[in-house]
Amino acid sequence: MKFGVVVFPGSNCDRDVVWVTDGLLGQPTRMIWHQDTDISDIDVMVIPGGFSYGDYLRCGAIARFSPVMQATVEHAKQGKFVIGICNGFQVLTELGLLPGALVRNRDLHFICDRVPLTVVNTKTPWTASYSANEVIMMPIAHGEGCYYCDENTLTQLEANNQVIFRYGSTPTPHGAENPNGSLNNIAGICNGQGNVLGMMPHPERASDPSLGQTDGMKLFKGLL
Ligand SMILES: N[C@@H](CCC(=O)O)C(=O)O
Repeated sequence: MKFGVVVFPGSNCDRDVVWVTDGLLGQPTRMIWHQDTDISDIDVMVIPGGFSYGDYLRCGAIARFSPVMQATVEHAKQGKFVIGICNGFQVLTELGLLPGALVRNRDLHFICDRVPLTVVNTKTPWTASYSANEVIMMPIAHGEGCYYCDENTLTQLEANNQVIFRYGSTPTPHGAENPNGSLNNIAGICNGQGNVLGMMPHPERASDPSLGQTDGMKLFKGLL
């Protein structure tokens, strides 16, 4: 499985992902500058966290126009894997590869914390290694992480089991532990086909045992 990790001006989690996919998992991994367009050798495109283009206008609003993102749309259309983590999730919603938007956190503060998540759909290639409704811990770090979409979209996401991770230690959509005000406690969703995943928590920061958290590793391992 070959991983491609996009690098925008302002990305800051790109090397963390490379450390997991290459350093810990030994998978071929290539860093891809945002102006590159040939990604034909890549199986899994990773849009990493950070502050692409300084988060100007809105997080992800400028990055979505990068040449590599147009190539990523084609990659996704072929049914290949795309994952957006944190800023990457924001870019994927701006791009329209995932529905909805990430808006300012409920309390209007940047949140840097470690939170419980429930894996609510394990029937995806991303989450096949987790057990149903498994509660895991992952770091979050964002200012615009409140997931929002219109009512129809929300109904569809729930009906199609496209909600993959929820904040809190219960699979119910309205559990009490919701750090940022996301609708239905949504922390991660996939597209209709299941090959595109976006999530605000950082699995790459919860993969190396030396960091004391490894709940994110199953997500990367599940793809292999
Ligand atoms: N820049 C984004 C996300 C940060 C990250 O990807 O770690 C925000 O503050 O919402």
